[in-house]
Amino acid sequence: MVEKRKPIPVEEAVQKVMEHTVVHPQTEMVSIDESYGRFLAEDLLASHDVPAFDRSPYDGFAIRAEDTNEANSEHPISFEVVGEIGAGYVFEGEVKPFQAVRIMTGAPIPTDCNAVVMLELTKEISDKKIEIKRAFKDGDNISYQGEDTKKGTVLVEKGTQINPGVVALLATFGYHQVTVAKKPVIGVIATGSELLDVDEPLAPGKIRNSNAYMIIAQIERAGGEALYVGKLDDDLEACLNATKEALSKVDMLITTGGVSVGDYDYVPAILNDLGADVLFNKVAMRPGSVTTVATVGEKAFYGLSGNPSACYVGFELFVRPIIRRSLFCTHPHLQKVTATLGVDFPKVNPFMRLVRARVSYVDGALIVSPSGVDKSGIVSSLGGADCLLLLPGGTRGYQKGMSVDVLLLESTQGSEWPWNNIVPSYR
Ligand SMILES: Nc1nc2c(c(=O)[nH]1)N[C@H]1C(S)=C(S)[C@@H](COP(=O)(O)OP(=O)(O)OC[C@H]3O[C@@H](n4cnc5c(N)ncnc54)[C@H](O)[C@@H]3O)O[C@H]1N2
Ligand code: MOO
Ligand SMILES: [Mg+2]
Repeated sequence: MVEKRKPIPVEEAVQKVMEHTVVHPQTEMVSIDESYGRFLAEDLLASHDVPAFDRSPYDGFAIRAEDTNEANSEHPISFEVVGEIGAGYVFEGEVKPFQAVRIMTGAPIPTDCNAVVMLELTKEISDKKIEIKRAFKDGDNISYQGEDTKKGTVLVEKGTQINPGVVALLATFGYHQVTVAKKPVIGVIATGSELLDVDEPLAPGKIRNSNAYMIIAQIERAGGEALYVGKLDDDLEACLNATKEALSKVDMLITTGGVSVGDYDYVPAILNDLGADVLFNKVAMRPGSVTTVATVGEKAFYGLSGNPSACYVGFELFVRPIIRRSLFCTHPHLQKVTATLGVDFPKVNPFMRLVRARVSYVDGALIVSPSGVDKSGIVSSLGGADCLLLLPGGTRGYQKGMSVDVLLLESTQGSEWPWNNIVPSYR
């Protein structure tokens, strides 16, 4: 007798995973050179004012503004040039009335000066003499200490992924070592006697193992570290041993294939033998309905489908948020946005569909269309997918022009909890 499984709604499945599986966040120090793409384990604080001193935003002359009070085009005022400074140097001398210091962008304002006149607004009579034809006010063209940011300001919050802008801030404040979240280690096992290595030629009945490489890339995109255990034939003993050994080395374990009800689908037997707590083994979604998640002691076990699209979707829904949460992210799920359906989708399904799709901007509107054929065993639609189009199950199809919810695969922003109010369709 084939085991009868009871499907649970997608949001309930995600909730169960979030409640029952934990990878405790850990931290480590890395050099700034290796920080790009990592997740901050502490708020990034401004350790000093920026700028740290009043400076010139222009190439020009630093003056005392009050000396220009009488200046106009008929009555230019002469200034004696008493020094010059480029960025990186400090003018130590005194600047008296009707004296000026030639100053370059980024150089500190001399103590006695309170305005800068751009080179273009001065007339150079000689090396030592300039004329100014208009009045300036105290503070004109001065970039003041702290106007960019003040010491103590939280500039980037813990849990943020380090992008090039964050790297600039780390460097600005002298953080040559950064405390980041340690990447959780996720084991990957591919199962199936049909699987060939990528470098092997095709043979009758065989296919290349694409899922393992896909999952490794998904783990890295989510911010984790993959430990590829290998591909195994459909052999219960071998799969069980490999699973036990892998579980001892990783924070969580993913297997692909063998989760359904077929003769060589050994994941249910393996979980039984391990005494695992199965959170669910059927989700009301397409693809990925057979996705199985269990806990073995403290560790999460993900039995993802062998079908490539189902495997892909199962990862993004159930593994990604756990990885992101272990990286201190407060928005661990894929970011949900609303888009306009670009094509008709007449096929009806009682389960929620997660269609591999692509978003584009057309005349300012976000349009979403499938990136290929919508079947669980399809691999070709994955290459062009940058989102998952959510079509809740029901008895009616969807038409072009309807508003739909979309989960963005590449957005770094994420969602806190995207699974409430997913509206079936709304114009
Ligand atoms: N009688 C039923 N049959 C099936 C059911 C069902 O409910 N009753 N569910 C179907 C659904 S839905 C899915 S999804 C698949 C799930 O299959 P498994 O997770 O058991 O995976 P396998 O049987 O091992 O393989 C399925 C398919 O995927 C290919 N595959 C496997 N591993 C890889 C890999 N690493 N890279 C690329 N492709 C892979 C494999 O060759 C098969 O074609 O079950 C349905 N059947
Ligand atoms: O789990 Mo299967 O991928 O629903 O099609
Ligand atoms: Mg199977």
